[in-house]
Amino acid sequence: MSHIDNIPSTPGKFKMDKSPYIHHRLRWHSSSIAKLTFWSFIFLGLILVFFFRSPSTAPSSTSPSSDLSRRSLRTNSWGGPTWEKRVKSSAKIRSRNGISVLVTGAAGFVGTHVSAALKRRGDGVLGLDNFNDYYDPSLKRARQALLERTGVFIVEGDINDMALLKKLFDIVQFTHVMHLAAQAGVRYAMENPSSYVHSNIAGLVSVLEVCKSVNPQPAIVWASSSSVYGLNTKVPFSEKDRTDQPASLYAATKKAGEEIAHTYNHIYGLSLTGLRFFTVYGPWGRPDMAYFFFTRDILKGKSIPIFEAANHGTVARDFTYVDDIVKGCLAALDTAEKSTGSGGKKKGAAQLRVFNLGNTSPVPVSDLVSILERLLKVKAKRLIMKLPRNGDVQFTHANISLAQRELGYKPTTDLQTGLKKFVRWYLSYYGSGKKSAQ
Ligand SMILES: O=C(O)[C@H]1O[C@H](OP(=O)(O)OP(=O)(O)OC[C@H]2O[C@@H](n3ccc(=O)[nH]c3=O)[C@H](O)[C@@H]2O)[C@H](O)[C@@H](O)[C@@H]1O
Repeated sequence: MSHIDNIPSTPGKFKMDKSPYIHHRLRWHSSSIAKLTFWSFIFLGLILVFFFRSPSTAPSSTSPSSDLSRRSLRTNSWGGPTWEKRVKSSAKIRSRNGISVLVTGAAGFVGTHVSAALKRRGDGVLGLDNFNDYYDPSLKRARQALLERTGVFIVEGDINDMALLKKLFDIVQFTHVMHLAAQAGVRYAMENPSSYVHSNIAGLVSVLEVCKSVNPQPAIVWASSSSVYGLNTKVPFSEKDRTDQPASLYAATKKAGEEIAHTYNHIYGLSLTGLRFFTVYGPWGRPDMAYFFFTRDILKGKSIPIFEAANHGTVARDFTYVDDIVKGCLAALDTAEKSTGSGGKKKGAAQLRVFNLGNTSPVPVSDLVSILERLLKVKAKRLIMKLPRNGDVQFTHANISLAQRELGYKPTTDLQTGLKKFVRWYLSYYGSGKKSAQ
């Protein structure tokens, strides 16, 4: 059973507090005008104090494009004694030999599962997430509520906000950073390319810049992607295979991330481990992924596009269940060696690793649909389509022997079992049709 399966999946129903609304008739006596003027000044003063107090509410010096600012750099508020207390309490190590981890993208799919697992074993965990609207933010809020119940606080902010990152390191001496914040999705990269550069390149650099300059430097584990194998045809994909033919901008930004990791390891002695995730699925998953929106659309009676390659070639993925991925992430954190530098200076060679985390048994997308049909007891309206030229590759298949050897990684959940858990979660979260994923 998933470690967060047993937590009620219904999103918190937020009751809006109705403010006491009392109607007064204003009588325009001179005393009332004086009072009104007095209170107006007080109110104005409060607004000014509010704006000058918090550093994060000042306009960002990087001035992102309007689309990015809408999606991620909203006026997040942070700072203040209550906020710092929450940060400290969430990051506090509660077990012997525990670690203290900053999890970026903590309200994301993998981030939520990893944060919950770390907290459960007594590690200190602080989340960071910008709650952007790439997909329904209410799902991210529900994940946040779930984590809050386990004692994980998610700071609302962007990884590009270096002042915020520095502040977090001022408050907590993180031993590790689990960097999962990213712009995910292969096909969306053609719609919004700059969001990939913003999160997966600029955001990664800002995280590494802060990590290299703090003392002690944390060890960093971060999410790369199976998509870096791109047009590689040698199967199963091994870490030694070529990754210089990305098929999407998403893949190119993850590949760039791996090169950037090399640079920060080389110059600053940061301990860096990149994990190439293979199509991760499961409860609390991402609605932009095929298994998720296929479920929604099958239940709605809508047709689902199933891609096939040229000459009716099968499109397949090495679908990997989220609990297996979580085990891989925790093992990567536990085996990460310390960074060697301090205060921006390298003191010696540091660890640099890359691992495949897959299931190592690819399944055709049409078989995924058959499993969903059986679990949902609804026949899908299949629309077979030619694999569009928008970044998708025909198949993925992980060779996991390196992760097996170094991390003790051993996936145990097959697609049928994992999807059963997903469908159970989906139905309890959204209901069987009335309320459905957007
Ligand atoms: O392994 C990875 O690195 C990547 O896995 C997924 O990317 P993808 O495998 O493309 O996952 P889906 O978008 O859920 O697609 C799964 C399969 O369904 C197929 N598909 C997708 C959409 C659709 O309408 N029809 C369809 O047949 C795709 O071609 C693919 O073979 C994630 O979305 C990426 O963020 C992640 O980095």
